[in-house]
Amino acid sequence: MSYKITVLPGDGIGPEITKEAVKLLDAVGETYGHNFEFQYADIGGVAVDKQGTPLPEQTVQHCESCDAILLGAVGGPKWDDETPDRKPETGLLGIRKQLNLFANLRPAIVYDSLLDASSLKRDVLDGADLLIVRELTGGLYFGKPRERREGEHGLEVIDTLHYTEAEIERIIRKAFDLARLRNKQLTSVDKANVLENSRLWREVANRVAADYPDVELSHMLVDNAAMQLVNDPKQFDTIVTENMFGDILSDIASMITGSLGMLPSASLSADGPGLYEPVHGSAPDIAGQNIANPLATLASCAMLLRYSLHLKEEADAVEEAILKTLREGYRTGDIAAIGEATVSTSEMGDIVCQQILSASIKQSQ
Ligand SMILES: NC(=O)C1=CN([C@@H]2O[C@H](COP(=O)(O)OP(=O)(O)OC[C@H]3O[C@@H](n4cnc5c(N)ncnc54)[C@H](O)[C@@H]3O)[C@@H](O)[C@H]2O)C=CC1
Ligand SMILES: CC(C)CC(=O)C(=O)O
Ligand SMILES: [Mg+2]
Repeated sequence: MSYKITVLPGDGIGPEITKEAVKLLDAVGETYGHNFEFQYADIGGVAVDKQGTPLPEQTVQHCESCDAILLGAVGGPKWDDETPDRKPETGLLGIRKQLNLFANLRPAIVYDSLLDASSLKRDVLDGADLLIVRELTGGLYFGKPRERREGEHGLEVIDTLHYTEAEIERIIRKAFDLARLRNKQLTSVDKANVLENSRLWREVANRVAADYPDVELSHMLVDNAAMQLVNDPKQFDTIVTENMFGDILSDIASMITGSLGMLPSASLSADGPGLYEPVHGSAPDIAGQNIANPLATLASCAMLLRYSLHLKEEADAVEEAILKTLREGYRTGDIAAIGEATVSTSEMGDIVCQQILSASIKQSQ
């Protein structure tokens, strides 16, 4: 089969990690007889520099006319002083909104061979495997009004936390569907002791729960959830939460895996192409050094194969290749124990590709 993938490398380490992801998809194509056609487009700071906007129209067109989108990361200090409409992050928020990518799936899995990469205790981590389902196109990041204005006592600023009942219901339903495929435990995270938004969120979750009698629903306040994620991550199966809480909680959850460089994501709409990207940002502090961990992006490719292309065997093979690479002891700096040898971004990419290619040679023998 032939598939069209739009690649948005973006800024910072974005180009380095997407390069490894393209290499991996090519290896998958070679092994399983698929043709991946890659079309590259600009987003974020690089698009601001070249085209004067973080989300050029042509980029949107490429994204709308493909089977799946692979994104690196956007942003960096170079664009700190840009106006809001020229901020790199505005491009990312824009493509999420334009493609209606309301469901952001962020799995955090503790690999047995990385138990010592986290500063948390082994018995707390061993076996932890959770999925954060984050609402991605509503809430504080999109609400209007958003403004800075002169008030009676000097400058004042407004960001708006806005959700409709329909937006809440569709993400809650998506999370119940996903929990049903896992261990059938859904924790809805909110701040219902303070926010009216969260009170509606909780009401909707309780109402929708009646349609999923096989899934156990519980509620947790977000401040407690942040603490519980590092204190006892194994209590969680599937978590559903609103946009900003999900953003923050997923970075916290990355610490159980050992590094932010390990967390992949899928952003899905009801029908169109999905967007796949690591949870981390553009890591300007390590950009251009070939030391970033590409595994979050490679694991995002597995999600791309699974959710957008429906290539289950290929997705499983990528996940297996990552697992095997880690079990064989290969580490980028962020997941290496003190004194342990490390590999570069491109070496890690090569090794994972080689696992895919050699597995297929074994199969055909
Ligand atoms: N999806 C996206 O494009 C996102 C973009 N950003 C943007 O990225 C820029 C930098 O933001 P930060 O707050 O520094 O967050 P960040 O996620 O880029 O980096 C946080 C820390 O994690 C490390 N790190 C991140 N990814 C890594 C990897 N693959 N391998 C090894 N280490 C890794 C970085 O070196 C840094 O020390 C900002 O402009 C921010 O707005 C932030 C988050 C998401
Ligand atoms: C850079 C932001 C737009 C978003 C973010 O931090 C994220 O999606 O994880
Ligand atoms: Mg984030």
